[in-house]
Amino acid sequence: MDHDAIIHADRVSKHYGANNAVKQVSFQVNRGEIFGLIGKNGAGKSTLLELLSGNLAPDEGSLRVHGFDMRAEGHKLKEHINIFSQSTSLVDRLTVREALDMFQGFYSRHCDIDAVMEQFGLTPYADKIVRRLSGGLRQRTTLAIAIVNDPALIFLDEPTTGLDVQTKKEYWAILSSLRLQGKTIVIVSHDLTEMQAHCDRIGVMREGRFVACNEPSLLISSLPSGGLTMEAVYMHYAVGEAGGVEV
Ligand SMILES: Nc1ncnc2c1ncn2[C@@H]1O[C@H](COP(=O)(O)OP(=O)(O)OP(=O)(O)O)[C@@H](O)[C@H]1O
Repeated sequence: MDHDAIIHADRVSKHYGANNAVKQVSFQVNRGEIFGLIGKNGAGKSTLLELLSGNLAPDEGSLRVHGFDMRAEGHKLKEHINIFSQSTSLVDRLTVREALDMFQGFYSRHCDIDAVMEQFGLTPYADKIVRRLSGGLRQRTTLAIAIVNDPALIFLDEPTTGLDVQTKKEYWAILSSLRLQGKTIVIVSHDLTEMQAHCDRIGVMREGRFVACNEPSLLISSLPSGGLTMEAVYMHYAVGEAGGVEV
């Protein structure tokens, strides 16, 4: 077991009735990594995020996150993580400061809200209603919400969907700065170009299984057909063109 890893998954499975959404998945995520998950709709990415964040317990296998055994003590993880989800749109009617205050109230671990707003360039908008901000500022607000409890791990499920190119760039710049602060980020996205550019490693899922996991450049160079892009990686591993290869 690698002691620098914050996530250790060993043959983790989860099923919904007869549907095996996650099958025998094994991988590790190191502290301070940006770790990406890609795969087709229904491949099991969101279910895996739910397992990693303690919202679901594994049916089989061993899963340790930030030192906690997720089958027995998943509830203890809550204070140490944060999750981006669409529910953050509930803050639309609040001001930026009220939104951050509200989310901070859900945790006992706190960080300085003024410092967070400064870090995200939100100080001039502290008293503005979130709904009236530009898409980029709203997204920055949701990322600021994701660190109000000073989490060790941040889970992001398709956070940049619908953002324009410049706003996406700003978003990833903030993620990189969080990574430099030692935060671990696990992100699900269908934007392969972004994932290639910004993730330290990417896990590829197909039908609930991990079929590849490596640095983006190594995933690309691993292709037997000599593909040059993440799209080729996706077609080979996630879609299973030419049969794909299981890890
Ligand atoms: N709450 C649930 N109850 C029953 N089946 C579910 C539930 N959530 C997901 N599933 C099923 O589990 C499988 C994996 O779904 P999941 O949402 O994890 O995939 P995904 O890779 O995140 O897909 P997407 O890219 O569409 O979000 C799918 O077959 C899905 O229909």
